[in-house]
Amino acid sequence: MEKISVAVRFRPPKSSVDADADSPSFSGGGAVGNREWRIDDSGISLLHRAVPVPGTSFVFDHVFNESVTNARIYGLLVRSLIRGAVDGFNGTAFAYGQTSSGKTFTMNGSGADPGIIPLAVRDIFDTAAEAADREFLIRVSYMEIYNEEINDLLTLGSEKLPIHESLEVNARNGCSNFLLLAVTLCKDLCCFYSVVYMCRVCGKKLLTMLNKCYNSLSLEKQIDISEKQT
Ligand SMILES: Nc1ncnc2c1ncn2[C@@H]1O[C@H](COP(=O)(O)OP(=O)(O)OP(=O)(O)O)[C@@H](O)[C@H]1O
Repeated sequence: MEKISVAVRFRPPKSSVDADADSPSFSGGGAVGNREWRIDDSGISLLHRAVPVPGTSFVFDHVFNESVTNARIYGLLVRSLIRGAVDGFNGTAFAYGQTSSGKTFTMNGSGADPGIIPLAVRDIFDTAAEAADREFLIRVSYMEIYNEEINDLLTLGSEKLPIHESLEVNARNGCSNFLLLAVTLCKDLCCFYSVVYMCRVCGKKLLTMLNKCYNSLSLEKQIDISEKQT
């Protein structure tokens, strides 16, 4: 796999919002008006009355149409990152796009089609369990980038996390002083993730919710706030 891979996922139109005469549809989804996107495995191009519009053809590593499952995206793009991470290589998978474009749908998924995050969590634990000759410390943090500021969603305060950038060799770029949770069991991380999701939906701070959940879920011994990174 290339070091960086860029994929585009087409979302089915929401009839009331997107399917107006000005929104081009895509091939296979039925043309709306005179324009449509033609898509194949690695490219998209805009057609007007079936003729390509100059300057509107774009090539990507992968292009997925609306019928793709999260599991297929995971298998093609993310599984190798997880295997690499277990072997000691850094890896990142992120969804980027305008509001309502399907980032949450892709990352979280649903019960019927779990998204990238639950699939990755399971894979991390399964892969680590297979490596019987090594010990793993699995830790999670949770933060958001909002208006170009980084918020640690595990903390109760509203302190912004500082960002460090340096061109020096071996410099530690990124942010620091965020909380990490050490997790030993896959089911605990799944519980943690459910709580994260609940917090996002309810707009509650995660640590407050986790504290409430520790007793009922008996998580106190398995998940603890282990370290404040400096
Ligand atoms: N591939 C898809 N198939 C079916 N429905 C989808 C798909 N992608 C997104 N949706 C639906 O479109 C709506 C918006 O998607 P989603 O919430 O994932 O967008 P988002 O990019 O996370 O938006 P925001 O940036 O506002 O949080 C949701 O109702 C979601 O279920």
